[in-house]
Amino acid sequence: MEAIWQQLESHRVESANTPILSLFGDAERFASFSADSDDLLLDYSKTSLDSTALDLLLRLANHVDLDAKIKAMSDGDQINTTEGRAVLHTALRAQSDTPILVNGVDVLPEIRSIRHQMEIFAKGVRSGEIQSADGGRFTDVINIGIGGSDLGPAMATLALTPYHDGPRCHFVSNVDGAHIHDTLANLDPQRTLVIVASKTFTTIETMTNAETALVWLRAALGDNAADHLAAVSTAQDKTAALGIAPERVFGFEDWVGGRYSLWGPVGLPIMLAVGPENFTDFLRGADAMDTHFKSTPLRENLPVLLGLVGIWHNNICGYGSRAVLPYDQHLQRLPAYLQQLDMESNGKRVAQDGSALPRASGPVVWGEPGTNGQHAFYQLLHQGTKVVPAEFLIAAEAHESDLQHHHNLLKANCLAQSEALMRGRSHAEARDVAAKRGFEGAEQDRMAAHLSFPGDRPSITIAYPKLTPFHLGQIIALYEHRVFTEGAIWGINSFDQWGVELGKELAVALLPMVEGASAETKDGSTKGLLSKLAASPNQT
Ligand SMILES: O=P(O)(O)OC[C@H]1O[C@H](O)[C@H](O)[C@@H](O)[C@@H]1O
Repeated sequence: MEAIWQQLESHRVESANTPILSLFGDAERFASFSADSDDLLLDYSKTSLDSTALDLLLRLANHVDLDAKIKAMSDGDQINTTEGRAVLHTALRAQSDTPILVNGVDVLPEIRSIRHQMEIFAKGVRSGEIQSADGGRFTDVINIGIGGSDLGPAMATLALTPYHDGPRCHFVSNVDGAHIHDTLANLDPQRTLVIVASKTFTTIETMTNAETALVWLRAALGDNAADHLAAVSTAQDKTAALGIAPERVFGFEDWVGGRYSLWGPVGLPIMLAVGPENFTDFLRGADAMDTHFKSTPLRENLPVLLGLVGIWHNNICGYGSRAVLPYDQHLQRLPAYLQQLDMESNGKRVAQDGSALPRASGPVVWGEPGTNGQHAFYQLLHQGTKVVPAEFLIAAEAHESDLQHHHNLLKANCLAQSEALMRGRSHAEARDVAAKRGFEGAEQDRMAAHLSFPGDRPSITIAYPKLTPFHLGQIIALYEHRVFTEGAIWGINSFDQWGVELGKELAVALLPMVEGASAETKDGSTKGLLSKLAASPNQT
């Protein structure tokens, strides 16, 4: 395996002087360095990958036996070795009836029966058959959850805005009281359904927000507050303590990771907003990507290619971050969602066997929708000293068909950015620009330094017909499997998250100190900050 890494590094050195733009001397470059699955296109031709690099990267994938690893995940093997769990979010969206066994038991009947329970509930709330305590309709839903119990449903509900015909959905995650306070301030408890979503039902933020919401409901509804509650959890024994009726609890199993959970009961807000049929289409899209991932040769396999491009940029080119830039306002929360998916999965420093990793693992993922980002941080993308591979997402067709001009401008901007990143502007061209702006002589040269763009900056583009539930499902599953591919090549466990524990433990120990107990055991900075942050009795 080391030999392949070394060959990749040598190839990078040898090809360093070949600009990306020059690779288009090959008229077939776009066709050869793009791939398609069910109308979802991945264009990775505007990167420095050539066929030698791609062949070597595919050898890496074969060396770690990626095919077998994909099969192990889909078959329900315990691939999350530090938590002793299978990883079966794919089962939540499986469309076929082929049994998927965990400890010898087919999990599909249970998954489908809970989905049926969700559908009955969602239909009831949407039609008004399931009523609020005063016999009226639920017009609003608050999902209280955090991390995977928030980001997925919040991102997807927003992404499917054009399909909303159910109650309005609100998401409260932060333990900062401002979040729940500001949300409740605009809602009527008589019309509001509260879903408490937590895989473990122990997460302090969610439990605290749930208690506050309960107080708010009880103040208006008294003992009838339970009519306005539902829960989503793997810990069904804990939900009763909040007074949630068992038939309003939607369970799932520990083989669904939090950040992979929106396909099951955690997706209840999505189903309430857009209805069970659209939710099924969303699952179908993800399942189509699963089938593609399992059965397509690696060379044409979208998640594999996306993962290999990531490895090339991160490990071989040394680019430590990637920017996710959806030219799709409805995908506004995709970068935040992908931050958890990618960085919580692959932000690891040891391999499965506990040995230190010899090279970088997951990159920093960040981003904002285009065109907004163009007027903010793209300056750095084009002329900064750091190279950040960009990932553009764009639909052929918008939902707002009466605003075609907007969508044309959006597309033109998206394509202009990837072209500008690749093409750049030479010093000579920049001098011409300076001349046109009225600069002369030495001033022309000085200005040309500022007006030139180095170019040769890589990007990929993911293009889809329209942001339908199906294509949204495909896109999310594409990213999930990209994370899987990269994690498999690094040899890490992408399905645990021990790195979030220490801060939680320290917060528990710090709470009494925030409330006035002695902080003597703490370091100077923590003591100093505790003192600065102590609430002043005469605060205005
Ligand atoms: O769904 P919950 O059990 O409340 O967990 C919510 C979140 O909290 C944790 O800190 C994990 O880092 C996340 O992976 C998880 O999604």
